[in-house]
Amino acid sequence: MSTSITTAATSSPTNLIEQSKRLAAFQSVTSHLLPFPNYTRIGIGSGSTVVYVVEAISTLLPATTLSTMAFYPTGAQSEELIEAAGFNLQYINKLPPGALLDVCFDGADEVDPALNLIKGGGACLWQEKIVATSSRKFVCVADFRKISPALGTQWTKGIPIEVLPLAANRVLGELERMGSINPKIRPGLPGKAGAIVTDNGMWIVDAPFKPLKVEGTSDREKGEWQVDELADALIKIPGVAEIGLFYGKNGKELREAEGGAQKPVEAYFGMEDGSVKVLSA
Ligand SMILES: O=C(CO)[C@H](O)[C@H](O)COP(=O)(O)O
Repeated sequence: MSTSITTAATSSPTNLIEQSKRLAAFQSVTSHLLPFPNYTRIGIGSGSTVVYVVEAISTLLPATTLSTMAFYPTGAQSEELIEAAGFNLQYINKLPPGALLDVCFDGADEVDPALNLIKGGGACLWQEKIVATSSRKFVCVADFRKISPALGTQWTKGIPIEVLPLAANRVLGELERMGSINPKIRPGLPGKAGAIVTDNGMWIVDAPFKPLKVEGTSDREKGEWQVDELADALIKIPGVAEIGLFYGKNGKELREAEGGAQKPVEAYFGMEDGSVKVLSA
């Protein structure tokens, strides 16, 4: 289902893309936090779009509501963001067994019509997946560039895969055998030698594949995959810690009460014309 909401551009950023991210962030927070002031545990993802989610929470929620809330980061960047906003910072490893976050907001690198996602452009995918699946609801916030007919169409750098460093070359070989086109270990800072190291001490391999089908036939001999098939195969490669495909059942199918969904219940996209497009599970 898709709806389009027109929102007055209240934002200060002059750049169209930044403005779109901010519009989507304000709309998502309005729809998922304002009607539910009883929510107490909020997951905060990583990347440039969640900066506006935190701004929206700061701006839109009354101080009395904010004082009852705890915020759970998905890595060092979002930890700093939560602290800088003056929010109550908590950690997912302290969440009691069986407890869930009420909602988690996070960005994405690419979103297909079934709300499968590519994430990990910022190398935070592992903690992002843990926080999303520890939430009753995962809400994706993005700009218009992330809308895609098939994963791998817009985000052509490849599927980010978090790997144990000593297994990286072995994983690269396995990916090539599966039809990935020139998979690579992601380098660290420009001008510096060595691979990027994640918050978990791992490396990232970026594995481009032909655009991934949501359903229908696929021919693996030609390197064609369906999202779920590829994800199931990638996660089984020894040395792979986590993959940047968020796939499977959505929150509505899995029941909000139980959490566990990698896919969002809704994705908000700030559009070029100042509207916000919402894709629902
Ligand atoms: O998955 C991520 C980081 O690992 C981010 O959510 C994704 O890269 C989107 O980032 P941005 O909001 O900056 O476009």
